[in-house]
Amino acid sequence: MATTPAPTAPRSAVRSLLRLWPYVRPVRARLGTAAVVAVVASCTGLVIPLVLKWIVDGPVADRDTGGVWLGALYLLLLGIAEAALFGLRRWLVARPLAGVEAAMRADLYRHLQRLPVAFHDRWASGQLLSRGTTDLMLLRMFLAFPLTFLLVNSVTILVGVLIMLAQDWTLGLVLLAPALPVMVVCWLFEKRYSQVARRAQDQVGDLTTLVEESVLGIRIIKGFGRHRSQALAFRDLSRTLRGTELAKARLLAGIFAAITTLPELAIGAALVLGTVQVADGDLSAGTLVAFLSTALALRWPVESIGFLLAMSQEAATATERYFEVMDAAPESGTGQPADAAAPVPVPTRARARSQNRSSDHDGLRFENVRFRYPDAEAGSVPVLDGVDLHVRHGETMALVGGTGSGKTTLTALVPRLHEVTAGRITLDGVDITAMPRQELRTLVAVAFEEPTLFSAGVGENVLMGAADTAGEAELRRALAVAQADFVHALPQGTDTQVGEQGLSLSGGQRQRLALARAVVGTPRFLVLDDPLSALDVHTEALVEAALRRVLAGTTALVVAHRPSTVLLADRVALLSGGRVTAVGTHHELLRTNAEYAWLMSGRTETSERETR
Ligand SMILES: Nc1ncnc2c1ncn2[C@@H]1O[C@H](COP(=O)(O)OP(=O)(O)OP(=O)(O)O)[C@@H](O)[C@H]1O
Repeated sequence: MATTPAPTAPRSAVRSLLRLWPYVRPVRARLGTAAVVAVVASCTGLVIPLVLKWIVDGPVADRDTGGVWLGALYLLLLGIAEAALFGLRRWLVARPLAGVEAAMRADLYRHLQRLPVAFHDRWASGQLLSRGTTDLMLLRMFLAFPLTFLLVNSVTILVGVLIMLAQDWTLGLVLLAPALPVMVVCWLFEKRYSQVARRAQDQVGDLTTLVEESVLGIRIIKGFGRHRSQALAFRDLSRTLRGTELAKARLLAGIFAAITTLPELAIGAALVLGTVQVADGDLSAGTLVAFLSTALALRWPVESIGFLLAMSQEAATATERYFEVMDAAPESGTGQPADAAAPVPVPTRARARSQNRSSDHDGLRFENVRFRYPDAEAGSVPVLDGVDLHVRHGETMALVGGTGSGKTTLTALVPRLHEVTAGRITLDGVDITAMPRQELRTLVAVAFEEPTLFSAGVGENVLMGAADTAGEAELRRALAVAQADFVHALPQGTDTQVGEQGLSLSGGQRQRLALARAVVGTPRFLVLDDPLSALDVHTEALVEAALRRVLAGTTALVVAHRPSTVLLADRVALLSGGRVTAVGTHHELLRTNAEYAWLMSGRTETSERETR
């Protein structure tokens, strides 16, 4: 079952964030310019106290009204310049950062498509979804604000402190006194916040998974009256998330209190000391005003450090989570190790036929195939162990076996949805691991027991199984073969949109469309996992008749549960105990193999009962 994978070993926030560089590189000029603009804007704000000092010590002391008005005009212009520069910064970063987010999302999606099925078996879909949505949004916000403002605020604080020290170094030192304790608090905060942020983001993923499952499984939930238990599960998860968010808020409140209180105390102390100095005539009133205005102007840059660090930490966690997926190895072109021989070209249909008419290498062969699921417990028995099977060129082989005997697993190995653990599979004599995956998947078409359709038109869904050049003619033929002519009666015919996962269609309709998709590309090899399971007996008979024509022209492996499906095949293979224990015609096996006879008799009785 898909779960939440364990997070990778923690690394420093800076090291995690540095991994964003390839995405930030193309927009570095804009981001750099925006940062410079923000620094200039922020430092413009620091000039205001100096103008105040000039007004107090100059025009105010001299009772020069014209000078006061001039000073006010300077202040107004400085204020406008500061606001305009901050506006320019925002304009500079908005578009490029939306581009960075889009590029990262596109890369994530592309990578997800290329990751092996084993990866998707392991990962919960909500965890992947939350990485592509919430985490990327956190990253964009980090690049827009904390990245710039941690720099801007540091420069502003430095310049402000220098200005204050230049005004009066004793008062300046009083204001600097809280710097060390504030730094220690920030360090402690970062360490704790990183753990809580990771927990919260993983819990968002779990919650997303639950919501997604509930939406997709709404029929089951309603059908079994499970909405109460689902709601309880949701409430528990969202309570846990709420607890984690509250823990985050407590940490934020702590750092905010420390970052606000300590500098305020220092400003208070400086105010008292400064007033005494002014009273003693050691300091001009204008200098004290400038000093305190500068200190007050630095309040925001200092106070905002708390949430800027929090946002940076969340972004570091989001980066880690993003790269946990991006670092997973995708399916390679051939699946061979890097030093393996170059991909072998796939024999053409005609060549395969002429070369292999009487060859032992023709068709589909499983040679001593062993398979264990990658996430199976170490030491557990492999699902398949020593499977030898030869489906001759043009032959249809039915695969029969008890529940859980590994039939679906075996069929998934042919298009390399999973890789064999040992042994090999060949198509017309060519090892499938030596073929480019893309080519392999054009040679082999599959239809699974659970037919998955996409939110697209009926025609588009079917034509997914064919080359891009396929059109109306191929579509009609495939629909006819799969007895899926019902689509012509749909409101917009083959353009009719099927709902998410095709849930607006009946099970049998979906299965027929999946079958049409499997045959539309006239594949050389067909792998069908019990393709008729959801059809009523009458439709099944019609589909069977059509399938018989398709199967005559291909080499096919068909998982069969019912005798009626078995009868479509030339021969039958019995899968038992992880290997093929018998191969023969249906009637031969019925006579000679007790297990097969038992499997078929049970099903005959069941199907007869069902028919009655
Ligand atoms: N992704 C997976 N990870 C681990 N084990 C798996 C996975 N998928 C299937 N299995 C296990 O592999 C075994 C074979 O499953 P498989 O689905 O191939 O059987 P089957 O013969 O097709 O069964 P059925 O007739 O019920 O469809 C089962 O024991 C199953 O639990």
